[in-house]
Amino acid sequence: MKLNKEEYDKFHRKPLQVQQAQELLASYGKPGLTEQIPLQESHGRYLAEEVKAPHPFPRFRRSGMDGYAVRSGDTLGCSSDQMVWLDVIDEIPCGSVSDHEITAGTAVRIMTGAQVPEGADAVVMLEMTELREYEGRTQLGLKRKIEEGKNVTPIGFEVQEEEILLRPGRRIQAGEISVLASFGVHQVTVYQKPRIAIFSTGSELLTVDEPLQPGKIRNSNTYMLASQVREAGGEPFILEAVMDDLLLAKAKVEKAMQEYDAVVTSGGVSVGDYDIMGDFVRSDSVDMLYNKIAMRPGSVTTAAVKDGKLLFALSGNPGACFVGFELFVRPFIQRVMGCDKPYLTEWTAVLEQDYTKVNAFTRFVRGRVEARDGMLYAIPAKVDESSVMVTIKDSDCLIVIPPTKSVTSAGEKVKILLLKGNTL
Ligand SMILES: Nc1nc2c(c(=O)[nH]1)N[C@H]1C(S)=C(S)[C@@H](COP(=O)(O)OP(=O)(O)OC[C@H]3O[C@@H](n4cnc5c(N)ncnc54)[C@H](O)[C@@H]3O)O[C@H]1N2
Ligand code: MOO
Ligand SMILES: [Mg+2]
Repeated sequence: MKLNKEEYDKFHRKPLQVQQAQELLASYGKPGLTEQIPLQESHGRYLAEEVKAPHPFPRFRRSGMDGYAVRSGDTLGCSSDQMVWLDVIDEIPCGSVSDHEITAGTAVRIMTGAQVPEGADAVVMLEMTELREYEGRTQLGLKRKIEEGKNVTPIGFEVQEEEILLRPGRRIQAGEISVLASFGVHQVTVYQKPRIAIFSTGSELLTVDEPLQPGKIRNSNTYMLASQVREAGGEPFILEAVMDDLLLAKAKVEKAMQEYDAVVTSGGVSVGDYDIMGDFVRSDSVDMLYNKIAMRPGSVTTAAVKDGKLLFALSGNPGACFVGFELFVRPFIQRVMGCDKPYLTEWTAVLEQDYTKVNAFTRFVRGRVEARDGMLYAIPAKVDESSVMVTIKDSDCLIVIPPTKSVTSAGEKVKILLLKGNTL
């Protein structure tokens, strides 16, 4: 049977390597618009501004102990036989400053975190002191010499004035929040979250709250994708699933591509009679970037562009849909959010058991990573077919099995891509 042009295009797809496809997509995902948000809402966002220290930190000489601020010179030569007695002339709780300058023979009671007064150059711990009342004055007794600088944190010990603390593209987590709070940055300039439209295609799909019907399944990809969008940092918008009807899908996808920063669909990208997303990307509505990737699952993963906006048409098979998102959509979202390392973190691990499937394409096998005796082990999921949904939840990495004609043996080193909590 001779194929007409349309059939030929549908069946003869030119596969791109994963990296080629990622490079192709990279030119579309650039850090987007910025916005100012309150510090307490900035966790997980990416900084769009450089943050410099407006003052040194600490800003004043800080006591590291509850005790007495003294002049170390006054303690020279003191011992248990020959105690030194200093007049206690003031008390400084944390948050207060003393008007008194410490002169020879005097000391000030001070608390942890308080500003060490002028003249003092050391703080002696409370436990190392004695007190007495002497001729109407309170006196501090010391038995041991105190070194200059003891228990005093100098100005700028952590940070010098004008030092660059955080650069654009830095992910804001607890440590960064602490820095921003310390320097009074209560409004943070970050990149806006990309708004990602999600819809599934398939006349077999029911919503999660619908009872099952013959031949139908519940739409799980939409919700899984929304969760992946959120985990990647984007804002998901779940649109109603589309029946396998090209005109309907065309209208919905075109509208969504105008309204959102990117559109992610699942299903209908293979060669079946009702695989309408495959037909859509080959139409004049969009420019197809690719419709085959040399990978499994997800070989039919497709992408197209219109007016600079991306359409990610992922496979309907849940395993392939999940992997397609992690390899292609996630980096896009991360890049738009200002992240300069948008791809999944790659580690090397030892394959725990034989992986027997062979393939001409690279496999991204879901699995678990375990650390034992200083080694990382990659454990493939028991079932990892593209159509299998249930083992996605048990996986924290994708094990990369390059094209091979033979078994990949236990003990071999393999690359793994980290999934959950992938924030390194
Ligand atoms: N003759 C060929 N058949 C197939 C090929 C091929 O090359 N030649 N490729 C296979 C591969 S590989 C995959 S992957 C699938 C891709 O299928 P589609 O992307 O076209 O997706 P659908 O046909 O719409 O659905 C596939 C499967 O996934 C289920 N599905 C779809 N949407 C959802 C959803 N939102 N939630 C849960 N499950 C969903 C759907 O019911 C099907 O079971 O094609 C192979 N076939
Ligand atoms: O290439 Mo399909 O996406 O494996 O299962
Ligand atoms: Mg199909």
